[in-house]
Amino acid sequence: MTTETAARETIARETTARLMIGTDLAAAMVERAAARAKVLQETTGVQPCLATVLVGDDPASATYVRMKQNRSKKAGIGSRSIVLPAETTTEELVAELTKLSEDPEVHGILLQHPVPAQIDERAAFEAIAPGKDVDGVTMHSFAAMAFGEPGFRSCTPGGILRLLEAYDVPLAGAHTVVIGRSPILGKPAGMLLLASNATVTYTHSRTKDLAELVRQADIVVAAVGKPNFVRGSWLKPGAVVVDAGYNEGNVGDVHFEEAAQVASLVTPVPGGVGPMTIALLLEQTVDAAEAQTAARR
Ligand SMILES: Nc1nc2c(c(=O)[nH]1)N[C@@H](CN(C=O)c1ccc(C(=O)N[C@@H](CCC(=O)O)C(=O)O)cc1)CN2
Repeated sequence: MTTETAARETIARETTARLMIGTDLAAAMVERAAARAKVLQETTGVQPCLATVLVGDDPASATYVRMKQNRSKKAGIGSRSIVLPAETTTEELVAELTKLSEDPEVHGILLQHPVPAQIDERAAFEAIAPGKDVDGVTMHSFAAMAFGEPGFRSCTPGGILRLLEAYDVPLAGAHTVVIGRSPILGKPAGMLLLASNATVTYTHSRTKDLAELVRQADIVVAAVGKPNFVRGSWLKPGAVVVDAGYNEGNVGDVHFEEAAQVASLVTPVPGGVGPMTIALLLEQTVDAAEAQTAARR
């Protein structure tokens, strides 16, 4: 056994991470959003409305959309459900999103990711009116995130930032390694962290020596879509670990048991980042409804 391995094993036995739990924080966010939705309805007669667009029949995506609709309903937010066949073209999807963008009764639009391979997802996202982009997927929202300006946040990355703030994790100067560069997770997560003055290293499928880079991180954000991908041996002792994975069977991207032995703080799956994603979606739907109602008066 090398000295480094022995040292790691000692650390592993002696260190137990605290959990960064999203459930309660998310419940409080939803409660506040529900109270604001009620006030809007009582004072103006307008009920916030979220349109969800699901293309194809992926069971996991259908489950996430259902969760979003159910939680909207509980928060007093109306929902409009659009389900399109798997063979939908980019043009057909863009036409549907344009129609929703022009519908005054719809305040927020969510296009569930991923869409089938024949669709140009970027073109579809860009068909969402910036003022209704409550899922933070358009280039307009990306610019706001990159510059740290007010605007809609991509829901999982925005939820991650809220979680880090709630647990008093210092971001300025922290070396953050983001694993993954998807348009809904890794890419915007890095942008938000950079806007909070973290030092950000993006890593992805072509990155060399990934474990070595992760070992240098004060904060690790795993958003790669591979169950148990990040191992405890990759982590610097005391690192903060955010698991944004949502793999089949509620398994994260981080090997939780190993990470919990090395990290100082770690998000569980389930109960970590996931609930924050939906809470921020509802909060931003109410933001959008309030802004659109005020603009029409
Ligand atoms: N347009 C978007 N598409 C997708 C997004 C997104 O933010 N915008 N995120 C992911 C998955 N996702 C929402 O769509 C999502 C995944 C998991 C959860 C969640 O709360 N999970 C729970 C466990 C599940 C359960 O309670 O049964 C948890 O982690 O505690 C929320 C949202 C894909 N696409």
